[in-house]
Amino acid sequence: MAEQGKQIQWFPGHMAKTRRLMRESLPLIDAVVELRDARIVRSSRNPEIEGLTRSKPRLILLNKSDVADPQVTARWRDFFTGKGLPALEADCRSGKGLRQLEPKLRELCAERLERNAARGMTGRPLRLMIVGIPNVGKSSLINRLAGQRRTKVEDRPGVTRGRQWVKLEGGMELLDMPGVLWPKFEDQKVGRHLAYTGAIRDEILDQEDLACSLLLLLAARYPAALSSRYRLESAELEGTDGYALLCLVAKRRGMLLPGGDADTLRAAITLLDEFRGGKIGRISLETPEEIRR
Ligand SMILES: Nc1nc2c(ncn2[C@@H]2O[C@H](COP(=O)(O)OP(=O)(O)OP(=O)(O)O)[C@@H](O)[C@H]2O)c(=O)[nH]1
Repeated sequence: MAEQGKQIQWFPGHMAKTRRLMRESLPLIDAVVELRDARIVRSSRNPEIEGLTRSKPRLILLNKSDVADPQVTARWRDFFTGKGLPALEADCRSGKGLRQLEPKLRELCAERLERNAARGMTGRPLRLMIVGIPNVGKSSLINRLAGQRRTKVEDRPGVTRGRQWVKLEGGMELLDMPGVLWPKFEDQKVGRHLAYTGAIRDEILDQEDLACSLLLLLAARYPAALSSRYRLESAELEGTDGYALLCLVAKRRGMLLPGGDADTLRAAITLLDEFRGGKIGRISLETPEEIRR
């Protein structure tokens, strides 16, 4: 039933403008930091970023790693490293993992920094652009790195009016521009994965459909975590459809309608909320091995 749910569509209003801004800004920066959601590394990707930023070194920041499966995140890190792309796990809300960012970026830009030093440009800050799909944690990262001292540095001459630099920790500067690029819905699965994590506004989708398909996914991938959170027997997870699971969740939580039927809408909202908050466990919905297949 969830498989036949509503089509997920997106009407990106400012994509062309963002693309143009990014192209124009690239000559001004040393490196690109691309954020991905560690739980859905594939679906939180905008495939255009690679092409748009090809001329600059790029680092992948696997954000929200506090709510992702640590083993899977480590495999993603190795996957990117194997492709010559440095990757770091981080939790931009608490700041965990971010201490390694500056040294990693300096390593990545070593050649460029040496060239600058040879031209007498020593001590110049490392200039960055941060990009990622909506809700992936860009503002959280910037706020973490800029801390209380978040200040606009200056409007550099020759730079399009309105474009600003923000001073970050450790001699880094960030080009403050809307680096939001929408994800690409290669298929309905990508859309659903974005929806489970809250990257798509809830009004667009049927919450019960979404919860049913998430329950099936969790029953297949993280049965122990699911059973323990909603007091489900392991036998109850087998061969059950998503709606039956949702009814069980509602009943175990005492979410009943006046006539005694399961309040599946309430259960759906609760399930999605608890998944997004990491309350069911540290869960990743995509693995690098699936991409290789
Ligand atoms: N659990 C967890 N939540 C995070 C993390 N980073 C950000 N968030 C949460 O994710 C949500 C979106 O974070 P933002 O920093 O606003 O994301 P953004 O990419 O700037 O979003 P847009 O403004 O839509 O482009 C917020 O509720 C954050 O608190 C993280 O590392 N872990």
